[in-house]
Amino acid sequence: MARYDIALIGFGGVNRALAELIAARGDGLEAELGFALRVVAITDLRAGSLVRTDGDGIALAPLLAVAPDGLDFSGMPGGSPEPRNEWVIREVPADIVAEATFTNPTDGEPALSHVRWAIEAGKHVCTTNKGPVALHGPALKELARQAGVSFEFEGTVMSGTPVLRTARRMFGGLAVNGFEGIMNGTSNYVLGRLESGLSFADAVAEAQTLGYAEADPTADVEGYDVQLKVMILANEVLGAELTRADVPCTGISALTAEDVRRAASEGLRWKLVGSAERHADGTVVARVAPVALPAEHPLAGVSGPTNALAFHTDLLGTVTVGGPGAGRTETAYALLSDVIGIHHRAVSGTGILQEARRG
Ligand SMILES: NC(=O)C1=CN([C@@H]2O[C@H](COP(=O)(O)OP(=O)(O)OC[C@H]3O[C@@H](n4cnc5c(N)ncnc54)[C@H](OP(=O)(O)O)[C@@H]3O)[C@@H](O)[C@H]2O)C=CC1
Ligand SMILES: N[C@@H](CC=O)C(=O)O
Repeated sequence: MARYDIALIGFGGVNRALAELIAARGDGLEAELGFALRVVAITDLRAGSLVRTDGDGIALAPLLAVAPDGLDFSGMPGGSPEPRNEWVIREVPADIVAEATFTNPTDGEPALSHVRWAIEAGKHVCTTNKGPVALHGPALKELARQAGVSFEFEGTVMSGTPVLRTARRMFGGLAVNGFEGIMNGTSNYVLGRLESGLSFADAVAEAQTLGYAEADPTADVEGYDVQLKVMILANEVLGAELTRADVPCTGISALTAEDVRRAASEGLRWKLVGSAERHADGTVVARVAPVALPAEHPLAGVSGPTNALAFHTDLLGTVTVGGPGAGRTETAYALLSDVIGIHHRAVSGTGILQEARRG
């Protein structure tokens, strides 16, 4: 049985949910997936860092019993009050680094450095962080290729819903010429709550409590989060090389509750839509903007934190993938699916896994 030692960078909603998943389903994962997961390091801005590479690694249940705000690694064996990210990523003997710090839409830091350090140290990386992937994806993929490690980021678009894998692996033989969709759980949730009579501020606060929103929800309501997702998808699926400047972006903050309710009474639903289309000359034109969709539009019925993406293909016409677009557990599943991808590559002998150790 292979065992992968994993280091969690950032211990907020998503990586904590991954730890919960590992703690709750560890034995089941071994039986079902053919590998065990052992958490050997955790770093977090507030809690500090914790490293245990002996025995079963870090005992997760006692950590998870502490409320996030009260977690402090400094008094624990192997603990320190500082996150010590670079040292942990480079020096602690882990097979996989799971990066889930906040998304920075401007330069991708500090996650960009976290991903680079891991690849340079010969470790596989999975991340839900959109910054490094949208802003530096091609360079990081090349770095990972040269280092012989995996760089996985399924959770960066539509959380745990396997939209990137579907587009990459299931669309063989099809030409994808464009896509449009609802790609932000928070804004979609907020628009729905406005329709129900809530204020904008209260609806955003609910989305924060439910774990959908970014650490700074400006990215959700101003559309920057969707802008990054459009870049990731267009670069992955349409072979584009979009920068933020290539994706004009308007969010939902200018919409009032009254606008949304009036539209609903007229049979229209406001949705924040991200899209990209390849033109005949090969250029890719992308945008993010709120649109008042007629009730019969396929995206109009997509509600709450659910997202949906319609891919426009040559042989199948439009293929739509729908599912959760945000959520702690749903996004932790994306990280697990990345680890499964790393494992499959190891056992299928594509040769990019460090030696899988025996538990
Ligand atoms: N939640 C979701 O539904 C989804 C999230 N994502 C992405 O996943 C990532 C994590 O999301 P989520 O868990 O919800 O966010 P959280 O804000 O809950 O967690 C991020 C954690 O990282 C910590 N952190 C910030 N900077 C550092 C640093 N330099 N070193 C160590 N730890 C750091 C934060 O500490 P502190 O709180 O003290 O700042 C916090 O505990 C984000 O990039 C987000 O965009 C992607 C898809 C869906
Ligand atoms: N804040 C984002 C989380 C997932 O990327 C969202 O609401 O969709």
